[in-house]
Amino acid sequence: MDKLHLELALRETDDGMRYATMMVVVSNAGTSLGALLYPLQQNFQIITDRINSFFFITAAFRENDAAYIWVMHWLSKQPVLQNARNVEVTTGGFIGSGGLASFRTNDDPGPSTKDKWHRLAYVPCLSRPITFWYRGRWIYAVRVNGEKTGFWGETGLLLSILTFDNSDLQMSVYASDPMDRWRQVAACSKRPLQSIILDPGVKEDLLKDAREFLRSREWYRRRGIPYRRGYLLYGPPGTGKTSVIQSLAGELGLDVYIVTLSRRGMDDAGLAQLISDLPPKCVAIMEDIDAALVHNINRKKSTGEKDGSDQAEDESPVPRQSQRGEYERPSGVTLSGLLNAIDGVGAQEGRLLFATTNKYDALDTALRRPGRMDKHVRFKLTSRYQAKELFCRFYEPAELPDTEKKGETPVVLVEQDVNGPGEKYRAVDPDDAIPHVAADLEVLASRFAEAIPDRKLSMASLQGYLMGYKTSPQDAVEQAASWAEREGRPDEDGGNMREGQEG
Ligand SMILES: Nc1ncnc2c1ncn2[C@@H]1O[C@H](COP(=O)(O)OP(=O)(O)OP(=O)(O)O)[C@@H](O)[C@H]1O
Repeated sequence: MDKLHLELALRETDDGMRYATMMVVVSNAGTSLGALLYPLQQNFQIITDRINSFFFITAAFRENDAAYIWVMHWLSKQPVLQNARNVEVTTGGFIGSGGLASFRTNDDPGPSTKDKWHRLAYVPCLSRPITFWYRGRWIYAVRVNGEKTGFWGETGLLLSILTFDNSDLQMSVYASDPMDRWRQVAACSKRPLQSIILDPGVKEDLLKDAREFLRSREWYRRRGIPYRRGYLLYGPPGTGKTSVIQSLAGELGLDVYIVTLSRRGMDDAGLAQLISDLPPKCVAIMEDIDAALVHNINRKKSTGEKDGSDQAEDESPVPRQSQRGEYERPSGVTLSGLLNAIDGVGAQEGRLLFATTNKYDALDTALRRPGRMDKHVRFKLTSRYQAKELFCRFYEPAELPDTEKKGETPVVLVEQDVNGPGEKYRAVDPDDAIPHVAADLEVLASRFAEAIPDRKLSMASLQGYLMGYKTSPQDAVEQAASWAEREGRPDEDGGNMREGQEG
């Protein structure tokens, strides 16, 4: 006789994530019961994702990002890692590489006589989760490989916090899994739009346009126009294209769906499936939409169809219109497949699609045309106005940390001696510290902006530079001109990456 058991199970997947799952166990079940359960199996991942996102806030950090290094540093300080049975020991590989020289976490009291000289750091082993309590919250951390972070091809860290209070949850980020289904990879609090510094009016205009679109469903319906809106953000790397999209999504209260065209295994059918599975209202992002077109040319080269004499043609990634869809990209997505996914019959209504590119002119005109990409926004290298605003925002007076309120001298890790016995610290002159520069901030910011050449450097590089002077804005101003001069110099191969990427 058929038996049906219901069990509540804690499932641990190979990416180390745990899901509380209602399992249906059937023994000797007949075909009809199997058919009954089929939709359940199909929705299993969706259900477990929902349960997971209800109980946990999860943040994903990719290994090449500075934030990964900060979080690993913070993790290595947690007592659980000092006492864990399975840890990876590092002599500071991540400490040295990410500019931790001037980094200090809120909980990091600086050197004590006891731990001043330790130089080994413990970090979680790959795929071996660690769990611990931190300030009354249960934390679950696991280092995972490649696709499990949603950042294809990169190792990363997933950090989940158990919480029943979802008020901090501003938006969820989804990426596709190898089966071309959407999976939630992170839930983040929204990035304030004020933190994105663009020329006046640019982000306000984008926000206004998106808001207007979301209010206009009926308007579109009456005119028979497909209710979709596409935005093409183009310009050099590090100018804020991705950041502004994430910030807009938070502002509009929409979840983010990342479409990675170059993901291994992605093809036209998979892309169409993903696009048609988008929820009715969301922000879909296709980053570096030009990259797939460039791969067409690489493919030809790799098959030996092209030789050195065709160099010029190879370097132009613009496919002729007559060749549309003729070549398959390594990802398996063709241009015609992409065009269909964006506005074919299966394309989801109500979604906002944001595509980014560093090579505007390389895009097929069919991809750029209104109806697919309705609004084109150019992002430029940093203006003096942006440099000044960034400086002000970076050194904005903050709430005094508790230690400083009590009059204790703040201590900052200033350098790490890789050959010596450990880390070196110095006490920060309170007059240098961030909260004390409010009065001079405007003056310093103006001097900083003057030292930065107009439209030559990206905001990302300026931000990276200021990170080196987190607590010393004076020094940041003093050194800015020589740094900008070095930074703007052509690279050894004669090109200038910062200027040469656009169009
Ligand atoms: N306009 C900006 N205002 C504030 N921060 C910025 C701005 N532009 C870039 N940044 C900072 O630089 C980093 C990279 O920015 P982002 O990824 O948004 O650039 P991007 O234009 O999308 O680059 P890419 O084309 O390489 O994807 C982020 O940490 C972001 O905070």
